Amino acid sequence: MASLFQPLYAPQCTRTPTHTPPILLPSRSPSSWFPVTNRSSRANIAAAHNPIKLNCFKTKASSTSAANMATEKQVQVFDSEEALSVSLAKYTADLSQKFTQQKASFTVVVSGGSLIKSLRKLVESPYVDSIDWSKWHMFWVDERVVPKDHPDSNYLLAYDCFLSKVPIPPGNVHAINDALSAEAAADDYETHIKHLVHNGIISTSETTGIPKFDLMLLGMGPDGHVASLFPGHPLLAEKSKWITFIKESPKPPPERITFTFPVINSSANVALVVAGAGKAHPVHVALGNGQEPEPLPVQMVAPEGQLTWFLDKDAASKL
Ligand SMILES: O=C(O)[C@H](O)[C@@H](O)[C@H](O)[C@H](O)COP(=O)(O)O
Repeated sequence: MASLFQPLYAPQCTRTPTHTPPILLPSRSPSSWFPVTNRSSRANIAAAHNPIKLNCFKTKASSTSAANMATEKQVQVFDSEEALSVSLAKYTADLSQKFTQQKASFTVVVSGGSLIKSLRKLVESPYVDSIDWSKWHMFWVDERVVPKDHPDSNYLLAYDCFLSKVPIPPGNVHAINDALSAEAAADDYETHIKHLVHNGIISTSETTGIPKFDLMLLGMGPDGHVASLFPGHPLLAEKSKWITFIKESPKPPPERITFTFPVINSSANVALVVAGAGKAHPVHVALGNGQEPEPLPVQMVAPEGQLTWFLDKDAASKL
């Protein structure tokens, strides 16, 4: 059977910015979602130069969420991945400004995969010079258990396309210890995060006491996985650990560490960044009336704060 997972693209981190405003769609929990028909969806996409701005509203998190909190959701659809990346840079820079004005740190968690390529505009003018990088603290929502110089390393990908281009202090880049086994690396990363909570670098949720990262930038796989939390896997139900490990990931390489849903869903802001027709089905399940026998991991993303979907028109093509 052909794998759902394509080999990682060769990173291309520099392109010319363009400006195409997004279409904003309201989003609701799966139970109350009013489906967007193909016809209206195509009409909306065709109107991308005159964005339709609909209200964001508070909605109950999906019943599959560990946290039964109100999640504010917004769905933005762009004409192209290029336009998506321009908007993602502005969104991230705006949050950076907000949090760095309020406190001494801005805690940002990234996934691997194509998300890193979609962050390329953030390391260009005007943001590269205007962001207060000294307060940034970078984390990985999941990491492959390989040496940091291995082509599969999420750290290496982020370093090549992002970290090497911005002056984040090296001590603020919180990668896993790649000398450890998967299990030990997960424990070690959780211990490290506990220290940063204790030191006040990472905030905590007032309701759960769990780390509350300021921003999580997540990709989604074609099977609807997020982080290294895969459909049907027992780790979806993990409640006590903040960070855990998997040794049989269906997406290679098999050994990984991953944040769990309690931590993902304590976040102040989560961006789900999804491009390409290969991801239209899980997007349809999460935001439209597509069906799967079991909730997909992406449907379990329901942060305490705000959830923003960044979709290109191919990923949104079934809405
Ligand atoms: O290490 C990883 O494999 C990633 O963190 C993973 O969760 C990724 O974000 C999705 O698989 C989407 O990847 P693509 O955007 O490349 O499809």
